[in-house]
Amino acid sequence: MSTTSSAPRAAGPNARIVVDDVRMQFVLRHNRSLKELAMAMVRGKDLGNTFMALDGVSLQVDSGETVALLGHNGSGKSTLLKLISGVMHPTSGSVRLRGRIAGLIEVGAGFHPDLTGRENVYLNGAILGMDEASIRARFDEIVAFSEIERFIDTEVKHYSSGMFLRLAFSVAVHTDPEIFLIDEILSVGDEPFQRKCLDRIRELKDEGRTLVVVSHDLNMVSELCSRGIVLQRGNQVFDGSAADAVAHLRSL
Ligand SMILES: Nc1ncnc2c1ncn2[C@@H]1O[C@H](COP(=O)(O)OP(=O)(O)OP(=O)(O)O)[C@@H](O)[C@H]1O
Repeated sequence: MSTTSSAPRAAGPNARIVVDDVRMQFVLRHNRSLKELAMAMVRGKDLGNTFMALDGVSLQVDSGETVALLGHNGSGKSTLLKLISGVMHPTSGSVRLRGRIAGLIEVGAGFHPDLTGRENVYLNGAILGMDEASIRARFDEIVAFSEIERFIDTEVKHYSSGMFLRLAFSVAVHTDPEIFLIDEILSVGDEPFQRKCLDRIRELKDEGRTLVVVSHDLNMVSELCSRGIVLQRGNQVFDGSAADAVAHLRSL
């Protein structure tokens, strides 16, 4: 399917994610001098101006689909992913989900700097919906994947950004998600770890998990994803095969 309209499909039985006419408005605040603030108050002027980051986006992602969200800087990709993950709520419209969701969006967002790697695995696993017994059962696998065994009992504030990322990614991919959201994660780790992450993501894909990926690595997404959605200034301007979506983006 390829369309430039944002009309929603009727939510079918296989729908995992249904985004319905979502708008996201941000208030842009500026630093003003006291004098400017006083003048604005006297004149009853509102100093915040608003910005529509997503302007009526509707889409449905079915079970097992691998979808790339594409668009130039500032087009609204990360905002859409955050709305899907529930990190943020839309100004209007709705997002409905069916299935366990894990996101690599703000990597390590659930990590606490003063806790050790081990404690953070339990904390983050719980945030991502795992019970303690399942975290314990997968603990060794999570740590082995991250390759930071030696540092697992060190407070994460002493980790390098790469180590932090490794542990966060590792927890997320071991939470057995039905829906997996990935935002630019692959550009952060070193090359061997990137390859390992991609292999793990391919495994999740082959197991029939639903993936939504935001990336500027167009070769990677066209290889990984079957479908591509292009956003432009908060509007959905293309929905079709990943290869066609990449071509569309390049034509913008
Ligand atoms: N919390 C916020 N407050 C104000 N504006 C925001 C906020 N978050 C995002 N925006 C704005 O919304 C727009 C879309 O941002 P978003 O991060 O979704 O874009 P993106 O497509 O992911 O961009 P990039 O490719 O650069 O990562 C941008 O103009 C951004 O400045």
